[in-house]
Amino acid sequence: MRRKIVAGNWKMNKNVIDAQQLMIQLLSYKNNNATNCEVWIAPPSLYLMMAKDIYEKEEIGVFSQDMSEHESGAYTGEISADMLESIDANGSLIGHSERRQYHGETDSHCNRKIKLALDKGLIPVYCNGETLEQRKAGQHLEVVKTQTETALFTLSAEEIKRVVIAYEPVWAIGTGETATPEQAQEIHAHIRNIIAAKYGKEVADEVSILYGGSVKPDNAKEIFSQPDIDGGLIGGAALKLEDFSKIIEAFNEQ
Ligand SMILES: O=C(CO)COP(=O)(O)O
Repeated sequence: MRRKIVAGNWKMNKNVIDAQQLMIQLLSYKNNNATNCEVWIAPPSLYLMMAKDIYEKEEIGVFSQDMSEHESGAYTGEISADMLESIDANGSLIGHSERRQYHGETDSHCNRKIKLALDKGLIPVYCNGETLEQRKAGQHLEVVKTQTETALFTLSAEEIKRVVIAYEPVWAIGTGETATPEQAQEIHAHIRNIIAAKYGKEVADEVSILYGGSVKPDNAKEIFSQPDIDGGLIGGAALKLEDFSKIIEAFNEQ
């Protein structure tokens, strides 16, 4: 059985007081409500230790939004896999489209980061997806294939099973425009087939693939009902308990 996950990517939002408040609200929600999925958050790295303190019983998974491709050393501003491991973080997002767009990250960088994360026992949440131009040009299947192969295909079968993939079409992020459930399902099945072609169906069936891009309370249920969609990576709607909890509950209705 592959993991079912609803994860919130807080991006660069919230001061420490507001972050702490939402973390505590989420804890109380989780303690008072049965959920059919794991709940993870990726707050700004400044707040990761606070999150680990609040979720001392691992009620909620705590993820960094990025990590360095280097082990340690003179890389000002970066945080390492070792550092994340040392605070018991559960993993890290890797290759988010905003990292690609504003920081020049490529799938080769992602490949190194994913390997480092796995070596430290962290869960890499590898994000990929095509741009609007690529989709309009009918290149989306090819783009996602190349991304997946470049970032993941040096891994062993055991390693790739520990990776979570988040398909996030760039044109759907923060735009209010969502891929239709059919469009998302097409790419999720495509990614699973690409993995199956190299590692076999059994391995591919164990890899969780999340959808991200304008998931909201009113579209979550339809998206999560697709057979190859194992949950969501939520941006804007993860910033308020009211919205995020409804998305978690959309999962319960499956
Ligand atoms: O980038 C995302 C999650 O990583 C999606 O963001 P939105 O849900 O705000 O579109």
